[in-house]
Amino acid sequence: MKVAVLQMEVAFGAPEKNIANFYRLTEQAMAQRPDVLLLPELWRLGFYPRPILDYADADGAQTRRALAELSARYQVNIVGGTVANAIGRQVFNTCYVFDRTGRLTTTYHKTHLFTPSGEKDDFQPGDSVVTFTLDGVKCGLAVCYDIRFPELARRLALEGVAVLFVPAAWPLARLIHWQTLIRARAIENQIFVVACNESGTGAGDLQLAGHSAIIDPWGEILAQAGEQETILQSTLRLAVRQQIKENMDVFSDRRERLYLPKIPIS
Ligand SMILES: O=C(O)CCC(=O)C(=O)O
Repeated sequence: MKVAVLQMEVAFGAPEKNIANFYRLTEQAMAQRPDVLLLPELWRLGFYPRPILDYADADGAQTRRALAELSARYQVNIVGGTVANAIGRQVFNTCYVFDRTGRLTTTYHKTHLFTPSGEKDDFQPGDSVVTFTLDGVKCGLAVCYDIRFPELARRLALEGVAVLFVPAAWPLARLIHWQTLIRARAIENQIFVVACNESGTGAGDLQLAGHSAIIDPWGEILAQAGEQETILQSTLRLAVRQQIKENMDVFSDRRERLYLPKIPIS
C-alpha cells in the first residue's frame, strides 16, 4: 500500500484557499500514484476560528464535495483529515473516508476533544470507534489528541487494524509528545501509523509542529517531514507485521483478564 501524506500549511479561517491548496497538493502527490492520501485535522479552516458555528461546514457538504471529486478523478482512496462539521447547531470534528470510486465509506467524529484549548466547549465528541478497509486492508482512525489514549489504538489493533491513520493539528510546543506517542502506538500495537500534521500557524499564533510521519510496526520511521508544507510518500510493506509477530507475539502474551473490560465497537 502506497500512502501519501499531505502536510498542509493551512490558511487560517480561509476555506476556499485551503480547498484550492488541497486540489494542488493532490495533483502533485498523484504523480507517484499512491493508493491512499491522508490530510490533516481541520484543514479547511485551521485549528480553529471562533465562533466555530460561523465557520463550520454545514453537514460537511463543501468538504465532502471536494473529497468525492478528487477521489473519483484520481481513483485514489482519501482519508480526508477532519472538518468542523455543523449538524444543526452542534459541531463535530469529523473525518470522512472516500474510496477510489468517490464513495463515502466511513465517518468518524473525534472522540477525545482537547480540553486545554476549549475544544470541548465548541465541539461535540463522537461516541463510536470505527474501522474500515482500503483495498482490502483493515484500517483505523485516531484524530490528534485521540493518540494520547492508548486504549483507543489498542482497541483498534485488537479489531485487526493493520494501519492507523492520524490526522492532527499538533502544536510545535509539544513536538516531542507527538513524535513519541505516534511511534509508541505503532510499536506497542505492531501496526503502521500514518500521521499527518498541519504546518504553519493556527489561532492566536499557535505554531503547528508539522513533522508528519509514516512509521512501521517495528517503530522504524519510513518517512518524516520537517516543519514546512510538504508531501510525504512511502510504501507500507504489510507482510512485515507477520514477521514481527513470529518473533514477538505481544498479543498472545497479553493478560486480558487483568485489564479493563471491552466495550462494543460500532
Ligand atoms: O494533545 C496535544 O498536545 C495536542 C492535541 C490537539 O491539539 C488536538 O487534539 O487538537
